[in-house]
Amino acid sequence: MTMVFLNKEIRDGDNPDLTEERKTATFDTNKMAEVIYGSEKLARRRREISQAVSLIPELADSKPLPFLSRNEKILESTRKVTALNEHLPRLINMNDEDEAWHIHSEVIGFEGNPLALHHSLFIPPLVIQGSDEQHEKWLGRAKRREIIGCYAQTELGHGSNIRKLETTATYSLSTQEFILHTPTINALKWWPGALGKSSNHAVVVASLIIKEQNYGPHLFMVQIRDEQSHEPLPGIAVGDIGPKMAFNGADNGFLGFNNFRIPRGNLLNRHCNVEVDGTYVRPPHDKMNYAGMIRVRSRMAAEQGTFMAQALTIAVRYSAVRRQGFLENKSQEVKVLDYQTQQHRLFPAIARSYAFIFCGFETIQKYETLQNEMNSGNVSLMADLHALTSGIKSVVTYQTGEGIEQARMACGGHGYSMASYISEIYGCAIGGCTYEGENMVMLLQLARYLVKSVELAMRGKPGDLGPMVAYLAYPDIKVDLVTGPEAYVKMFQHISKRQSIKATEKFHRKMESGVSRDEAWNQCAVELTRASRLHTRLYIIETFIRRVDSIEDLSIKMVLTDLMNLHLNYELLDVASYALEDGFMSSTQMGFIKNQLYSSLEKIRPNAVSLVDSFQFSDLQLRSNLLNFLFQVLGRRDGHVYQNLFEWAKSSPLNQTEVLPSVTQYLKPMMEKAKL
Ligand SMILES: CCCCC/C=C\C/C=C\C/C=C\C/C=C\C/C=C\C=C\C(=O)SCCNC(=O)CCNC(=O)[C@H](O)C(C)(C)COP(=O)(O)OP(=O)(O)OC[C@H]1O[C@@H](n2cnc3c(N)ncnc32)[C@H](O)[C@@H]1OP(=O)(O)O
Ligand SMILES: Cc1cc2nc3c(=O)[nH]c(=O)nc-3n(C[C@H](O)[C@H](O)[C@H](O)COP(=O)(O)OP(=O)(O)OC[C@H]3O[C@@H](n4cnc5c(N)ncnc54)[C@H](O)[C@@H]3O)c2cc1C
Repeated sequence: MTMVFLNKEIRDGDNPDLTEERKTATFDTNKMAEVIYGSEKLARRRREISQAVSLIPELADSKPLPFLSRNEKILESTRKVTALNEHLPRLINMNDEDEAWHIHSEVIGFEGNPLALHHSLFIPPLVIQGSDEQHEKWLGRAKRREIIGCYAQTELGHGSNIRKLETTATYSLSTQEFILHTPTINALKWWPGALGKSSNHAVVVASLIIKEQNYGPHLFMVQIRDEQSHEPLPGIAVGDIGPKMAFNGADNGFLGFNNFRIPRGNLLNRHCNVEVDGTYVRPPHDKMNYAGMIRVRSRMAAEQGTFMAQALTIAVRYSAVRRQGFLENKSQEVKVLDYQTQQHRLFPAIARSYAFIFCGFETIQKYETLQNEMNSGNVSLMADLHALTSGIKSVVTYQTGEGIEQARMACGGHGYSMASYISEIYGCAIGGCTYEGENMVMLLQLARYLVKSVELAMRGKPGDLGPMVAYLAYPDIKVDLVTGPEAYVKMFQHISKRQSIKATEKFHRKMESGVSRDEAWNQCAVELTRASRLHTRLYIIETFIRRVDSIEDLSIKMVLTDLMNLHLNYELLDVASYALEDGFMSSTQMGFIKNQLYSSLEKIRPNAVSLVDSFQFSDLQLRSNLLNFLFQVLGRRDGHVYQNLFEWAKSSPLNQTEVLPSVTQYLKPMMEKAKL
């Protein structure tokens, strides 16, 4: 058998157009994978895991998922995840979260499964907010999956404004219990993944009430279903919220409490507590209970980067085998990848995928530092990371949505078919603009931080600015873009600084004119969100440059430099109006950026397929694998799309019979009637 991922490995029977692309690559995709995933070992482990999974038939989809009903999807995703759990100890290092994430996304795909939130949103808050005693009680059981959990925060009436959550947890002095209650229909928990039908436990976020005083949102461990019968416990109403835009292999749910009692020890109390006599022990930081959300947001850049990379792998491979129209040679139609418009559609998004993944690994490390500091009582890093991850989460999810949609359009009609798998990736990824904090709301969180930083700079205290915002106090010195990436950074810094200052000054002027602070904020909100986006895009650019600078292998460094230059020019062009406005950028510079961008597209072209091959997604992960399994087919590594598209169509349930009831019951009588 041939190893699936070896660069330039040419397999008999692969589509010759793709083979030709792989031959032109100037670098080794295995080496690039080491850069993407952080080390030789991590990249190799991913290949080994993919290889091992491909040899276990029960881990493959038993049918093409788009042809399944919702119940069948949930059954199928649950079958796969439980089968996977049996194999896991043999396939991955059980303590390695990245390996777990990789294998789950490979086997389960984007449809979700009833355990996805158990690992990503139930166990982490228990780890972060639970005491050692609470870990002793629940963590082992959760890790062994004796119990299944979810994270129940959002309500029907409130998601963004956590302080107004209406579910109450009232401390009863007489029984030393918390009484959970859902006072109105709006207070029903609504959305939590895996809550609807699968979980028997939940980390519930409720407003803590002691002696009629509201202490705000706190986290409670709550058993919601009987461990034997799986029936909801008395006092609990729980169910599924219905089909969604995507992620339909998971059961997002609702949950209501009718004076449901839990012991005092179920308040997750590593950082805060309620004593027996009702004394409240404050956490070291007001927003300590939000720490779990910072964690998830810190992982979103890398996660979304890989989502976009999957759509691009499908679109770029397909664009290399799809031939349509002519350029100079009229005897053979060209690969659509040769069109400049196609390259402009796809290559900047490839660059963003790399940028997001590089940036994502940095933010994950930053979160780990924060977590270690928090464990030793230091919460000083929280505000910075909250601001940073709020911006990153918003920018990457939005741009990932854009990139995936471009990938879909780049596949023409076949991109619109669910055989492309792109709509499923899109549906899941675009949810990221909403979950873990609605994007506008999170951009405004970062804006608070930027406004404060500008105010510090204005008050002549630039020394108090953290490294992330130090540029807000830099003087404006014109730059010559020809000198390279540093000049691009300086140009971007100017743009971002100017927008932050403009938005802050507008905000101040509004208040000085007598408008209240909140109203003034709202009247400046669009400008403020613009400042946040620019600041975040600058940060992403800087992480890209840092990563490329750190690479030693020359062939890899060269192609990544091309990709980085494409990114720099694309990003700067996109925001150029801000710098043209005040004359910081000249129209000559603007022309230079455009020319650089077009020349970057040409440079990337011979490496395009290998740049996406380097992500090393298996055909299973792209739902594009073996003919006899009839999966989605467009991104196959071997490039044989047409015969597989035909197989896919033949497997449609509609084609299992020649004449459908819709014809016999309605169309036929209609036509007969028309003849009379
Ligand atoms: C391993 C197995 C894996 C399996 C994988 C299998 C397959 C994978 C394939 C696909 C899966 C892909 C995706 C998954 C799909 C679905 C997603 C699933 C889950 C989603 C979960 C959720 O959405 S959970 C709910 C999330 N909810 C939110 O994020 C709510 C957003 N709102 C808030 O966070 C807050 O309300 C707020 C921050 C907006 C405002 O809070 P508030 O208390 O009102 O604060 P103020 O605005 O008044 O600000 C006061 C000051 O506090 C500072 N601050 C706020 N937050 C923080 C913080 N976290 N840390 C530090 N400081 C904070 C704020 O800055 C203010 O400071 P200043 O006063 O100084 O300005
Ligand atoms: C796929 C998916 C999975 C989810 N999983 C979970 C889960 O596991 N657990 C869980 O608890 N929750 C979950 N959620 C819920 C999710 O976290 C919330 O939907 C999200 O935080 C947004 O809150 P909202 O629905 O209240 O939106 P809203 O806040 O009502 O947003 C509506 C509009 O109002 C605007 N808006 C709101 N507030 C402001 C403001 N202050 N300033 C300006 N504009 C504002 C928004 O920008 C948006 O345009 C999930 C959601 C989805 C889509």
